[in-house]
Amino acid sequence: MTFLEAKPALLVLADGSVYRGWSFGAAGTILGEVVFNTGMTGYQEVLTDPSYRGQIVTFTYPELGNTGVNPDDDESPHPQVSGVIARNICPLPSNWRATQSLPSYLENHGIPGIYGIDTRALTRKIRSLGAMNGAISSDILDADELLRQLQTVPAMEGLNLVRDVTTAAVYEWTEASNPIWAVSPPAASAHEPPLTVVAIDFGIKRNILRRLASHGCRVIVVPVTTSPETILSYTPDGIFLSNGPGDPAAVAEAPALIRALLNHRLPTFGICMGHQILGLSLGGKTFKLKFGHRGLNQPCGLQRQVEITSQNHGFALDADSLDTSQVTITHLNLNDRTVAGIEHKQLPLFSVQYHPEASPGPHDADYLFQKFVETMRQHRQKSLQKTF
Ligand SMILES: NC(=O)CC[C@H](N)C(=O)O
Repeated sequence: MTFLEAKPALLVLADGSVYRGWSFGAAGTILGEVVFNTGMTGYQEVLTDPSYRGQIVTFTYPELGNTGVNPDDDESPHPQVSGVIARNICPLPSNWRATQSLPSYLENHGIPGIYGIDTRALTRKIRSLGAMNGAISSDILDADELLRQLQTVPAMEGLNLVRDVTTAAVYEWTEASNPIWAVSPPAASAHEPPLTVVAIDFGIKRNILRRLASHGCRVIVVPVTTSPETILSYTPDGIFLSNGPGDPAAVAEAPALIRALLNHRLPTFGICMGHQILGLSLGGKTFKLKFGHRGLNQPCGLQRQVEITSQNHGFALDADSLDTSQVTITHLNLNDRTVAGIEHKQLPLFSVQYHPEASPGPHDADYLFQKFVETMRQHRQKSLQKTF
């Protein structure tokens, strides 16, 4: 692709606003929820994060593609976003790790993009009106027709997208983070036999699996439809609840499964969708945020200590819905004071709305993996003491 060949493309939002730009990636038309991500790096990890399923992502960073793409930075086997909106695109990457340019990668995977868009104006619109459905197209350049097609697209609220991304078959993950990128000393030899974690896959990112493996865990990833009996047959030391796309309240199969597991008092750690589903299983409620939190510099904490975190979510737990005799709020998002972390008062359960695995983003919260490991270690010791 060269820019001389660039074809016109159209972006139409459900409120009727029209933006004209140029096509990159795959040709065609795509409809989805238009959201924005403010990260300055990590476009490939964002594109391949299954939590973005069904969404057209606007990148506020003004140029995408400079470092190309490479197989090691994929968070899942292929891009998951529906479409991409950019201010500018670099078609000729310059990076020792790059194996392909961003436009050709998206083209190969059938993902349409539009560039030449005033992403600052678009982001301000989404901030003031809220995330809304939109269409990008390189073959229908008639805004009214795209607007008509948009009427058929369901709202994100109420959508169960987990079934599209959960693993079809159980698999085991053992690969730790590449030591080149190590953020904390590997603890793999510390636990004998290794701690077994069953990860319930709502759309898991690979870096979560790598961080669990780096902290000494053997991870068994199971589909969301797995029965509690099958999960317990792996004799897990802990349960991990993964990130994932869509509305957490629409994942009808989850709360009964999680409640059945909670009866066994196993250490449980949830990230993002996993955090929301844990909260729902404990009787809480979630709600849709106006425009969500998507970026790499979201401050979270409670008092005196702030973690700068990676985030990607459109829903949050409603603080007032949480039963305070059971649940403590451990972290707030300090931008809007929504719930960012919870812990159970009696059971070894905790979860965060943000992404301690980063990829992309800062590593401030990597200690949570250590905390999970420590909780499992203590639980194992207690169980052994009971046995003897
Ligand atoms: N990253 C995630 O797990 C996102 C959770 C959920 N789909 C949301 O948008 O809030």
